[in-house]
Amino acid sequence: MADETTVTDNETGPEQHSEELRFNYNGGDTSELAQHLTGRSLSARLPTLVRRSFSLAWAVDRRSTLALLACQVVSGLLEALGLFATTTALSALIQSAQDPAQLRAAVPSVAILGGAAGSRAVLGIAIQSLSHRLAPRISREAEYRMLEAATNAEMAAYDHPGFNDRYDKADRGVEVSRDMIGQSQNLVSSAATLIAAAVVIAALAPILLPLLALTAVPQAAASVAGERVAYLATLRTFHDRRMLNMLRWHLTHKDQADQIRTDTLAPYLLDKYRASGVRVDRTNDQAAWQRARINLVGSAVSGLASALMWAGVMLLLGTGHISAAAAGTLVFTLRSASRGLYGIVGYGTDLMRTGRYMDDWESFVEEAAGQRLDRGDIVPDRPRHVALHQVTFRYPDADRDTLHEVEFEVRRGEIVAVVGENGSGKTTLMKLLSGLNLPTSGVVTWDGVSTRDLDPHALWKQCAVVPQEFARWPMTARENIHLGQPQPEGDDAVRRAATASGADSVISVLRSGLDTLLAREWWGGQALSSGQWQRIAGARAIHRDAGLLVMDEPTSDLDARAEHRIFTGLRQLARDRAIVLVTHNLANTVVADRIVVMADGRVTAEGPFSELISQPGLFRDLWLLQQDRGNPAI
Ligand SMILES: Nc1ncnc2c1ncn2[C@@H]1O[C@H](COP(=O)(O)OP(=O)(O)OP(=O)(O)O)[C@@H](O)[C@H]1O
Repeated sequence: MADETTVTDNETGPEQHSEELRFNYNGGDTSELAQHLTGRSLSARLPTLVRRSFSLAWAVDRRSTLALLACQVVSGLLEALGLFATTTALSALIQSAQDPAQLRAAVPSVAILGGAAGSRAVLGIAIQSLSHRLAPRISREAEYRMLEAATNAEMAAYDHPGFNDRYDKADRGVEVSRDMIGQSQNLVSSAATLIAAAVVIAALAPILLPLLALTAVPQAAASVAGERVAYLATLRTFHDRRMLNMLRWHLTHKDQADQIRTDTLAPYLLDKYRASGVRVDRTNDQAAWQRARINLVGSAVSGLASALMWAGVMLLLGTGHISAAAAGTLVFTLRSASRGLYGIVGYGTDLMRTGRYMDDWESFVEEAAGQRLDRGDIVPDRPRHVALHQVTFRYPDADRDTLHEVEFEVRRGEIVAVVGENGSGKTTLMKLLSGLNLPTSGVVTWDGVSTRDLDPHALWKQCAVVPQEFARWPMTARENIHLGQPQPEGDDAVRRAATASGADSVISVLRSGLDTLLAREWWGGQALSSGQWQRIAGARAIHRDAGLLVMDEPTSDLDARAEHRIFTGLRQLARDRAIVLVTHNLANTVVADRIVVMADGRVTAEGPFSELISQPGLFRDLWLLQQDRGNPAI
């Protein structure tokens, strides 16, 4: 499989040659992975996996983990005790055929047998409930660590090929993490059963031990080989499964629901869904057949070895090497041993499968897919001067620079407007100013300190951003404005910010004012229009009271009155802030002290409105175009 795979529409029609459904994938070459994925490497990982599962359990609940381990150990010891008691009981029972008085001699052993079985049953219930208690906690802890890692990754991570794939895989690890403790626990319990049985067999007929191993090895080898086949199938279907997830999201999410209907797009997307599903099924079917063949061979060889073992028991009995009582005990013990062995193989295979996903989770958590925030720890004050010096920026994996040697500055008390045609680099400039991205070369400084050396979280506390596409949090109006970080004045500060952005009139008509839940899909929530949401987003940034206010087309959905309110209020806000705003409506730039004109990633002109409008150049061209709507009457 190549690093990049094009998902085509073989099932639905002619092959597409567009890049529309082309995924970036850094998951590795399957054939190369297959070489590393040997039976030995897979089974050698079992102890590590058991350790990992118990250490996760330890992290979430020490007492339950200790109790679980203690129950396991005692249960294993009771198993051995029960098997030994079986020998004594059987021996007494067999002898009682000649001498009924021997029956009495069997009573203590039978009592031990019964006591051991009863206690093991109680321990089994305890083990099960402890596992049920730990499993969801482990899964939540795994999810928490993954979410924490994701929020601690550089923004650039999302532009790195493979980051999203690795996140998806880690997410699958979270899903299965809850199974890990049960599988480890069952594996340990099977191992305890096997050890207990092996001790009894070693005492009665040690020669049977190698035969016992012979029954298990082919089955175990078949399981591991089958698991390898399944893993490779999982890798081969990765892109299609991701496609299925993506389509499922697009087909059901509210944001696209209207366009799916008006564009009559559903049949086309559903065809794509079906085509991906067919490819996944085809690969899985092949893998299932291959596994069935491998398992058949493994079971046949194991069956032969098993027959040999039972023949061995009969031979030992026939030649007088063991007593009838010992032979009876061996029957129980060998059954118990094969239960243990098959348990180890079965649960071991399950655990290996879970472990693979957990590996993906662990690698994501450990290094946030290689994109963990790794900057300085200088805590910035409210900035007085933010600047770009000779900044060039290229998005990860892009084939050209987006910004070229940009010089830019904004001071506290100043409003700087950034204008330019679509794609000229305005939003990219905003991301660099607000420390979301770091420059490829050159330096972005806050009061002379590079954003590389600043503690990013402390920097963002001093920065308020109204992005082009802002979040519509499913929270109350109040929370949507203070974002869980209320000012000491509480609702007064929220209302003040709302008044400055025009959100006050939105809130005043909400059913429960600031307490109204702003998400219709949630029970009781109320829906807002795009412009109403934009007013809330504006209030959010103003409430933040940060030293740098960055607004990327903050009024694109606003009506004239609301837009007027925002722009006439900016001067007041700029008294103790540096403000940078991106706008396509050039009439709005009259409020700015300075206008920076961008074209193709470069700053091509700079100056106040009156200066730029009076000289030839892009700003004047764009201004004249905005005035001209082809109506001769105007
Ligand atoms: N995440 C990304 N990865 C790669 N290239 C990107 C990314 N985001 C933007 N670009 C590219 O950078 C260039 C500048 O984009 P940017 O969003 O900064 O432009 P803009 O001036 O804000 O445009 P608009 O006026 O349409 O909002 C574009 O050519 C775009 O293709």
